[in-house]
Amino acid sequence: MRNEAKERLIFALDVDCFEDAEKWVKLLHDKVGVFKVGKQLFTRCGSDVVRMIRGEGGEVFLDLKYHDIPNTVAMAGVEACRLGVRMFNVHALGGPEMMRETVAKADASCPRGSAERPLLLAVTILTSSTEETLRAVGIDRSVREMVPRLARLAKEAGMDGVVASPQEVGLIRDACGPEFVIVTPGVRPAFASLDDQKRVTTPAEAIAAGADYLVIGRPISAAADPVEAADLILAEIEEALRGRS
Ligand SMILES: O=C(O)c1cc(=O)[nH]c(=O)n1[C@@H]1O[C@H](COP(=O)(O)O)[C@@H](O)[C@H]1O
Repeated sequence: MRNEAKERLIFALDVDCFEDAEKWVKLLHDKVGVFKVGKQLFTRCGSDVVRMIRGEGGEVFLDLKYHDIPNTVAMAGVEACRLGVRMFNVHALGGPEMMRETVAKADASCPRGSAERPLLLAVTILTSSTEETLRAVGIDRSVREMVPRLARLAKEAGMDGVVASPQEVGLIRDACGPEFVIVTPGVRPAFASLDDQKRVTTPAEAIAAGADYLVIGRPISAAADPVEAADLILAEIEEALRGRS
């Protein structure tokens, strides 16, 4: 069960240099299955950091949240496939054509079922957003309406899964079924602060709701003892997995 818990824990490597990234990967490689490389670290270090993580035996979630015209996103997706990442994401708000094209180009360059094929994920509504955020950009529908709607679009376009708040896992499962992958950031153990996250649950609640992977950054990186924090989170995931089986 400990191994399964580890496979489901994604650590957000939100740091600004290669040396810090390497330090975290070495510190957490036996606690964490996947390391998430986002905009800050990738902008600073590029693909070297992906190669470093893979060299240390870790898997990579390339979190660049592509959102552009269909061809541009699809070609970026092909490069993500070539990098050998375990998963990468686009914004579902980029629309069905953008997602379909990304899936088609990935199918051509890295066939489904091959060992190198990454999971193609669509971000629904960011976990830092509220109804007020949606209204500010002209979306009058609720978060609880928008998330399953975007998840359904992603599934119809052939994407493997979504990134969403753990609060919406049930809605997504109802809309997209048990096989659709759900990755949830916005996870806060009882000992951690909310930071800029708005729609959160604890790790146990996220797993109990049916999340496949949990993305966790600051609750580990800002803890006085990050290894202890990771252990507490793993124990919580493990116990919730037992309750699920
Ligand atoms: O795609 C993501 O990973 C993502 C989507 C989302 O809706 N919310 C969200 O927080 N994230 C990422 O998940 C990580 C969460 O980090 P912490 O808030 O420090 O646990 C950050 O690196 C975010 O970029």
